[in-house]
Amino acid sequence: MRYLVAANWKMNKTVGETLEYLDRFLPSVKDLLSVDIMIAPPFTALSSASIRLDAAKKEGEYNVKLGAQNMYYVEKGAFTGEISPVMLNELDVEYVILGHSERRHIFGEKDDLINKKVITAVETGIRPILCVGETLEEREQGKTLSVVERQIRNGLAGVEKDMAFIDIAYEPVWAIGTGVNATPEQAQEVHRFIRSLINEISKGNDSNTRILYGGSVNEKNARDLIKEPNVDGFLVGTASLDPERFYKIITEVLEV
Ligand SMILES: O=C[C@H](O)COP(=O)(O)O
Repeated sequence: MRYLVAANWKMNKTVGETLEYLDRFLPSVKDLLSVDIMIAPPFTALSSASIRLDAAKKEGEYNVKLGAQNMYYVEKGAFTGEISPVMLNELDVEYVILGHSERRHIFGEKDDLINKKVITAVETGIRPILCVGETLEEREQGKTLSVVERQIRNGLAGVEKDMAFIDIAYEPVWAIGTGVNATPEQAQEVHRFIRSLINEISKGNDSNTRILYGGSVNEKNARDLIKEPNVDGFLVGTASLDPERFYKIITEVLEV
């Protein structure tokens, strides 16, 4: 299984800033093919980023893929403000982040909507990264594993046989954007649980499923986290906004 290091830029960077970032970042990862890299800019920058990546790939080897931060689950229609999988496919978007805690907690997305999006992503060949994770209150009440189990079982209903085409990101809500990451031990405990859960629901058909950790990952804590046996990569927010910091995190993963 190849590790995946993914950047979720959230609502950051204009088109100009995206192109400036890629100009600095891409040379550093040329010919770096042993780890999968994904960048998810805002929707408005996807087209420009796609063109820039395409041009780079004509001049050298890059294992950098584009991701979307969300999508709707139907092809087209009267859904003001939404983006469809067909629109993402046209831009060579290969990953989509679904069920991010900001979608769940700020915009009220529930498991059943997230599940519809996961199903559509799989059907249209866009690899979903299903995000799960508990709030601080849920952790303090000892509900971490039950919350994660519910989010995974509901989120993956109907796509159990396609598990190999799906990645999971464990992102404890209390660790996102706070500067307080889960300890390697805390991450490993939940990742081991997720691994056994997806083994069970996929009946063993999950050999390509990465379990990413997300939540205040940076160039200083990445090495200790990636050493854990069930941590298969990262979903990075804040630290991915700087190309040098994101590259440093990638190099920490390479060294394991
Ligand atoms: O998707 C990324 C996560 O929400 C982590 O964000 P963060 O690295 O800023 O904590």
